Amino acid sequence: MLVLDKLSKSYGGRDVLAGLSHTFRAGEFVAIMGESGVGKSTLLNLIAGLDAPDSGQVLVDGTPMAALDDAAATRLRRTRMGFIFQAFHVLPHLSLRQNVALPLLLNGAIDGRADEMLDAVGLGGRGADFPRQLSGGELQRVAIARALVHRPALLLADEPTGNLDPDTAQGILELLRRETRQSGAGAIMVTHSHAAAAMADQVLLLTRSGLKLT
Ligand SMILES: Nc1ncnc2c1ncn2[C@@H]1O[C@H](COP(=O)(O)OP(=O)(O)OP(=O)(O)O)[C@@H](O)[C@H]1O
Repeated sequence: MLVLDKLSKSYGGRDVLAGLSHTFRAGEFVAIMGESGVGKSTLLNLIAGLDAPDSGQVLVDGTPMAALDDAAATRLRRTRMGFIFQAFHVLPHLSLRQNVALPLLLNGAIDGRADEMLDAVGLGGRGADFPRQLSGGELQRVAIARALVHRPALLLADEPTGNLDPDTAQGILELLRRETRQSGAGAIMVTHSHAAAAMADQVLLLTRSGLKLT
């Protein structure tokens, strides 16, 4: 379970989030929508612990993220979370297979599922290629394979289908659903796409006054 408790964040004196509270139940697939600039990516970054709130706290299974030291926070992210960022953060000097296998290797697991996940995102047989040989949509799919490969308990996805054509996007959304259902994982997906939001258990709208059910 993930609890957001009165989260506030401002940049340069301008409030982006002001006292936002919400509880996400374990295993729930939630879509967050809202107008550009309202703070959706900021919220995901706070949940991921990649940025700190000015006030308020994020609790993961009852533990305040702020109470963890850097090593413990990194361990929590590495073992329990999967990330799909808007900028894909695919490492240029690693092959696609090595990129996808990274969460497994960092967790001391064998990298057996990397090829299976490349296959699942439509990049089977391209494991030895390097990121520079890929299109934007293909890079996004590598990032998706990497986010799922270690079966995280919580998937955080920022516009995971933003660079994909509608058919490929649909296939990827089905993969996200299938993988999270199989492992009982929760997901928080920021999206402008109504097709993407339609497959979530719950769609929330982020506005200046907080998160609301649609
Ligand atoms: N590091 C930063 N420094 C200064 N301002 C920032 C920073 N990060 C975000 N902002 C500002 O905070 C506001 C919210 O940004 P955020 O990226 O969270 O919006 P968003 O809802 O995800 O938008 P979009 O749908 O366009 O991706 C924006 O006005 C943005 O300019």
